Amino acid sequence: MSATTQNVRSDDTPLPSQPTVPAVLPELRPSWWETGVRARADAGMLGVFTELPGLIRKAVRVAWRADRVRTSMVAVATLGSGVLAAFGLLATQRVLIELFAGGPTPDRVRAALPALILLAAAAAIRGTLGMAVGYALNGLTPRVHVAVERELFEHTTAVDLKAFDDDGFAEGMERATRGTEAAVELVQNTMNLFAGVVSLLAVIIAVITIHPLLLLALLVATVPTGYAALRAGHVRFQSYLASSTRRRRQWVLQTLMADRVSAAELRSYGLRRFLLGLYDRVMGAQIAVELAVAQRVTTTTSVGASIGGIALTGVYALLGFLLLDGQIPLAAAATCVIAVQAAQRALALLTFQVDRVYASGQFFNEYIRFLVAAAEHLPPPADERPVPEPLRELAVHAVTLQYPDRDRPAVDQVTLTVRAGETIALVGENGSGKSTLAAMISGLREPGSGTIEWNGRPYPEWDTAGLRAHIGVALQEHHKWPFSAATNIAMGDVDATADPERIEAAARRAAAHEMIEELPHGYDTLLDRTFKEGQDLSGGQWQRITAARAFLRDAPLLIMDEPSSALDPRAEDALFQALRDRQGRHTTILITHRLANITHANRIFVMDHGALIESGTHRELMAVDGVYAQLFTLQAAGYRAA
Ligand SMILES: Nc1ncnc2c1ncn2[C@@H]1O[C@H](COP(=O)(O)OP(=O)(O)OP(=O)(O)O)[C@@H](O)[C@H]1O
Repeated sequence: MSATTQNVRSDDTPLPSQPTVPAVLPELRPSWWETGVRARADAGMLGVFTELPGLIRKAVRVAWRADRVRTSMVAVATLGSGVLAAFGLLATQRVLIELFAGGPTPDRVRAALPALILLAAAAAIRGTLGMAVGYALNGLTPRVHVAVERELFEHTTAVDLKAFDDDGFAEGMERATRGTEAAVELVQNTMNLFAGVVSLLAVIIAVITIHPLLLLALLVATVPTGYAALRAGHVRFQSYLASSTRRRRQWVLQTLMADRVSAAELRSYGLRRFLLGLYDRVMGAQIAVELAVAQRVTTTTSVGASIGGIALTGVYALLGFLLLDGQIPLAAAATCVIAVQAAQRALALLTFQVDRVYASGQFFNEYIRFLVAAAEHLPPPADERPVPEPLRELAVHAVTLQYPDRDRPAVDQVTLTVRAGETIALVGENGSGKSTLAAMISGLREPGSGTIEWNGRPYPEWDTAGLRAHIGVALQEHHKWPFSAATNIAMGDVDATADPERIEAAARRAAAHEMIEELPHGYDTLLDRTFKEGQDLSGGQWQRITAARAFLRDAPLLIMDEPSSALDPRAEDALFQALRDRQGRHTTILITHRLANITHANRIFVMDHGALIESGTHRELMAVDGVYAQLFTLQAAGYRAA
């Protein structure tokens, strides 16, 4: 932006030159939560009606799976309500026939009384059925939500870790979470749509029963009105979209002008006028867009209302003609007027629900799309694979793994063997592939090529859960679970009962015990500030908890990826002492940049750009004077200099 403009302060002091800004902000990335509104704003009438049957089928299927009894109750009660609506119209006609007949008024009222009683009974039963639908829906919708959400979580927790390397997968998962709420809306909207269709059909059937010619009047009253209502719905969604775009742009500007983070730079660079100018321009353009859409909404709804009025006039004219021509009796014409009003109410409900089914269906489609995508990443169903014995030997043969969108492998043809009781270390510069190799050894990732064997058998031939149970892992990027300190540690062996002594022993080995004791509620302290009295921990404290979790399992194979990067010297010493205690008893794979901590390792493997370039004991590698010796000497020099 090279051009500049002169701005003047309110006190007329010239402001320094300000860069010009575009009239509007660049186009916003489509937001997932606008999916349904955007789709309906873009879809034509044909598109909506083509897709609608499929969406309705999905809604019925999901409701049926969640709760058959309540789904059936809603369907039956809605149908019953429709039958009673038709019956009510016929009873109304009977009442009118009796009232319009000749003779004294008391006689006419008496004659109309049975039909009136039937009419009142039909209305009362309809009310009860309406209540039954309400209760059934109240019970059905939370069950639908739980069923779809659980199915989503069943997938998200089972898919291979590899799936998360794909950005599209993570985005699809976010959209799918919105789709679980949309499932509830879709079911509700579909049921309402069904109610609208049933009411309309009831009126049509009643009208045909009264006199087939009246169907013509009904069509005149409903078809143009229905069309106008659907057009108006389409434009209304365009209006939602426009106002949602304005709100999102406002939000962007708000974070620039009314946020703590930007406050200091805003002042130090004197950006106030610049940003206010940007606000005026962006909002000016945005309001113009919104106004144009609002005008279209007004025009369309007004045209719709006029069409409704003209249609109604047409109905009256037609009824008048049929009456004068002697084609229909007066009572039938009067009932038809009532029927037309009922039909228009049903139509309004129906067209509104068509829009809503379509919009909520788009979100639900996202959910279904995600489940289909996730199914491709699910592990094969558990068959009768053997559960491995504790480790005797782990053999990695020519293992390679290349991440998607990367032009070189993260791990390249690595071969190594680890025997039970050994402590081995993986070292190398950042990005050399240590964590990736560890992820494959821990069974979290599958190699692209090559094999990893546990006691002479490739990983895929062992029962996956059984294999993982023998491996404890402390990841470099550990998760801060929002539970108590005790639970955070106990999660290292979630299938075992939480034994306080075992938890404390694990915490002691990770130098976490004293630190936990000092927390306000000791081991019961919640480690998440979202909760009342929840606490947050420092990076090093969290690292101790993570190490304690890994120690709790006391697995035959323990993999620790950078377990001490945030630890203070005392905690680090305690941790490595605990790791040394495992030597000879259990197997440990250690990844660390603190080379002084691995001099005791049985073997050290040095990685560079994914390949294994050196291996041996500390002494052997120092004698070779290769990369390891250089790195070690460099680090040691730092301490010596001090
Ligand atoms: N999920 C991923 N998707 C794509 N590339 C990845 C992913 N994880 C790691 N990489 C890349 O793979 C290479 C090896 O990464 P890795 O984390 O295994 O290295 P490392 O030796 O453990 O590094 P550090 O010492 O920094 O922890 C790096 O180039 C890294 O950028």
